[in-house]
Amino acid sequence: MPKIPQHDAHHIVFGAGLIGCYLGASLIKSRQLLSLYIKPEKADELHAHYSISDYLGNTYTVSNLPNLVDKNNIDNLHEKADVLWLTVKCTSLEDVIEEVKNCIDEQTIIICCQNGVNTHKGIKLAFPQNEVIRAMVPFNVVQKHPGNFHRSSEGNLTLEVTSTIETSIKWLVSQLASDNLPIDISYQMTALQWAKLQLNLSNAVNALIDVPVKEMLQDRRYRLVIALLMDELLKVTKKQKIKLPKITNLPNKWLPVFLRLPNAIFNLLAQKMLTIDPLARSSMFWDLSANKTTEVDFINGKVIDEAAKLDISAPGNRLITALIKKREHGKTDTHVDILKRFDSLLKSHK
Ligand SMILES: NC(=O)C1=CN([C@@H]2O[C@H](COP(=O)(O)OP(=O)(O)OC[C@H]3O[C@@H](n4cnc5c(N)ncnc54)[C@H](OP(=O)(O)O)[C@@H]3O)[C@@H](O)[C@H]2O)C=CC1
Ligand SMILES: CC(C)(CO)C(=O)C(=O)O
Repeated sequence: MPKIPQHDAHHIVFGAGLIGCYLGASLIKSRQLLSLYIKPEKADELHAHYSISDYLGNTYTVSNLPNLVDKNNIDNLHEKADVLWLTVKCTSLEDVIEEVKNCIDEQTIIICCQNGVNTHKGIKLAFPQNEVIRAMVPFNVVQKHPGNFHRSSEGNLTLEVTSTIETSIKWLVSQLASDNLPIDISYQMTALQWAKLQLNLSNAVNALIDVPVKEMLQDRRYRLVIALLMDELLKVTKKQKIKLPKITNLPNKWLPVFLRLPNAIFNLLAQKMLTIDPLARSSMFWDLSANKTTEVDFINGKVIDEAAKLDISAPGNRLITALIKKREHGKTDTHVDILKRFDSLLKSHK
């Protein structure tokens, strides 16, 4: 049974993007021994500046950089990880398996931090000797300026607990939880991932319309589309008899109702219920704007796949996925075109 050493546990955060860098600095702040596995080109940015901040006003600047490791200097890694936090996108999971092998031994606990449902399965298969668990990241991270990683919305990082490593995970939480990184545990991770997936269905809308999340939510034209995407997911989870844990101030099944409220009422209530700062953008937005392949197949695509198995129609998630794929292939719809597509989707569902 893997056991995290109670002194000087060595953490490796694999993937120095938004979540990896935020998590990495939080671990350093909690006095953990850290190596950050990066792409070689990332080192200069972190050498110049590395800090985190959040919507509550907490800030922390990393004064001593962690051990930076990449595929060309793997010899810098003197010790394997006790805990490896995998913070690459779902789209990179398969590709990183060989490099992850250099960072772990059989005792390493691997924590998969991806969005989506059961997206950790490939890693579990690749590392059958290891304890592979999931983390649900509820909050949004944006980069305010090079080297600064900003948590722009609320929520507790949630770690999966399994019977074999319950004690280790609880100990880990006691060591790591801080103002910057509030942490919970969950015994029902698949249901929790479905609940998070419901929120992530809006990522693609956010990426397509190219405005901050807060601005998107203040506009009913977008909320109606997001509500429709959520309805499709809720039909799937209802038929699968999955009880969704509540991860916002409202039970999941009420979220589409809430989103459909007129702007004046929604904005008034949202002010009280939703802490999100104006900078937040969905993680899919950054990929689309950098011409990268997005996680849409793991998010809206998951609803399409599961709906098809259950004979449920999912035209909303199909349309959004198709629009994202079109953009991935370099074909840009104008904002007006996108709004027209949204309108006709909504009209066909009146
Ligand atoms: N950002 C957010 O606010 C949230 C994100 N999430 C989820 O967390 C996960 C991570 O997202 P996020 O942090 O935004 O993603 P990013 O793209 O910002 O970070 C992933 C990082 O991993 C790097 N990477 C990929 N392959 C390798 C490799 N072989 N070696 C070293 N580094 C590598 C990428 O480099 P490169 O870009 O050069 O390929 C990138 O810097 C996703 O599943 C996302 O859905 C969940 C909640 C919120
Ligand atoms: C925090 C949230 C829901 C988005 O805004 C997210 O998970 C993401 O950006 O991927």
